Amino acid sequence: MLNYKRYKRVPVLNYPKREWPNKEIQKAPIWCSVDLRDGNQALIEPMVVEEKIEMFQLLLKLGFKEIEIGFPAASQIEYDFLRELVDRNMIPDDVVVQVLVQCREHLIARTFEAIQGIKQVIVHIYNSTSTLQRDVVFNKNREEIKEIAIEGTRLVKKYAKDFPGKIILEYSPESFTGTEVDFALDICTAVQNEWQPTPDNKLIINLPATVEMTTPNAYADQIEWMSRNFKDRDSIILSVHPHNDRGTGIAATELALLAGADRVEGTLFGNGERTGNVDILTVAYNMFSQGIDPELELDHINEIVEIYERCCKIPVHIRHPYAGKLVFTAFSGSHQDAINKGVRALKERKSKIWEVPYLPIDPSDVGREYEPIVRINSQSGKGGVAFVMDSYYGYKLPKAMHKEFAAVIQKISEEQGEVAPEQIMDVFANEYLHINEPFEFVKVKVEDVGDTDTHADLIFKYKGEIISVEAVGNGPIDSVKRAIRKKTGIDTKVLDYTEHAMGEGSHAKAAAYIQILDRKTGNATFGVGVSSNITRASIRAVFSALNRLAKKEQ
Ligand SMILES: CC(=O)SCCNC(=O)CCNC(=O)[C@H](O)C(C)(C)COP(=O)(O)OP(=O)(O)OC[C@H]1O[C@@H](n2cnc3c(N)ncnc32)[C@H](O)[C@@H]1OP(=O)(O)O
Ligand SMILES: CC(C)C(=O)C(=O)O
Repeated sequence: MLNYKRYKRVPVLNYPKREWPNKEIQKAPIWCSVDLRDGNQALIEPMVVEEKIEMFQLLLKLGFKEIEIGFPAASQIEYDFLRELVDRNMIPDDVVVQVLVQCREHLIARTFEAIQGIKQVIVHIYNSTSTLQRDVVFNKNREEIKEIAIEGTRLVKKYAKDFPGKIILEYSPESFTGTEVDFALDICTAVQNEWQPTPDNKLIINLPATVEMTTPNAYADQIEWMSRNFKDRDSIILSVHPHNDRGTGIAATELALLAGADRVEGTLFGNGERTGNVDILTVAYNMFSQGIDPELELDHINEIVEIYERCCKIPVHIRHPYAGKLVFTAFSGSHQDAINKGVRALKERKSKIWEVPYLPIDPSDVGREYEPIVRINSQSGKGGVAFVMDSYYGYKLPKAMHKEFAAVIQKISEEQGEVAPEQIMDVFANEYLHINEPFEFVKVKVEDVGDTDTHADLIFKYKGEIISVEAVGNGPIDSVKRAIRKKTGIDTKVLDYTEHAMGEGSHAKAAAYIQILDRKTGNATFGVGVSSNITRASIRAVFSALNRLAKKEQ
């Protein structure tokens, strides 16, 4: 049995004045990517300089305006990467790079050495403030811990004085989620007093869920409490830096935005320490799916996956929101049926608003237009098979025919597993289009006779013998049916008939679907005909159905 008694419940803030539950996300926050720092520091094999450059270029392409590019005082590779960006003039003027450093003078001095030549930089200092870390890591009381933050701020101020570019300070009370809010506020206010930010020269206060310790609502309470208690709130950019230890990093971020956060630090696909940082892409796509501009260029998800996987050497899970290979695919029958109907309704209504059951967004909006929405296996139903026939091959099978054809495919899927669209089409062709025994259509000439009748002059093969026959009916199909009955005695009734065009212009064809009942046996089946001429398509469909009836009787 799990020894749950070894764990104590994390105390949560008693904050009945909370307002965030009544709010909605209205706009994108300031996004800051920490892929090259927090993401990188958690990799089994940290990125080499060339990989970091590729990742940096991807982040620029995605539209990040704030990018934490590393901890340049930590290692030569971090330092060299930063210098490479500067020396190769790769930092656009509208992008602010960010560097992380502890509140220690030799590290801050080295950091300022590294950032020489950059026009504007966020220098991000941090120190742990949680009750646990104060006790077991630093063995310091609140005042001593506060002194580390004040000293760090003083040092940045000192080095910033001689720095030719603009320095923006970011301070993180690291392990904020394990810190009493009154102490977190006290230490942030001390940094604020030392730095003296203004509304035109703001201080970034970053409140990390260094370890996610509670349900997201408890984090939101902490963020709202801080936001409402800061002095000179308009001189502060309130940033959050959620991790995902409980698997709720995205929810925590969204609630933190309701609670007043202005800025979000996170990574692509949530790479980062332990269970990762918050997945910035999912938070952004969630906004997009609610009709909010995410203010990132996210229309090519496959390219993002490809570069991320190459640089980080971590695969994106097949079920990862928006990006996973299977997230826009349905195997199960009822989902496929609803998607099929939803897509059809969308087209028919020419609606500008995307609303399709089971598909929160249109995959083509994120560059996934060539991927299958519907894949067929033994869990699939008739709607799914009909969807494949329509979306891949343009055959709009009539509703009454779905069951008949799906039963053929289901039999195959039960034996072999997944059935690819190409195989579905081959089976369709063999079942309906290339079936020429015992009947084979050769030629027909139909003419209207008077106002209501049609005369058919038909040539066909029956059991290998060429037959030429004429008959009159109330339309081309009826006259052909009568002609066939004259020679073979087979008496049929049409139960259902539909037709549609396939393709456009001079290559356009017609597809006809007919359901025929054999009056003698009581059997009924569909037949399908395709031709550039609609009458010929419908006659072919009659022959297809007759052959299928004959097959049934064998
Ligand atoms: C939550 C986060 O992700 S924070 C970022 C974490 N990222 C990294 O640590 C990656 C890069 N870090 C490193 O390469 C190294 O830790 C360095 C280069 C920064 C420092 O290296 P070292 O000084 O050799 O070792 P280390 O980090 O263990 O230093 C611990 C000392 O720094 C002190 N310290 C730790 N954090 C801070 C801080 N934020 N500010 C001031 N002092 C600090 C500790 O109290 C400890 O002091 P002690 O030696 O008196 O006990
Ligand atoms: C440095 C801080 C912001 C950090 O990475 C964390 O708390 O996770």
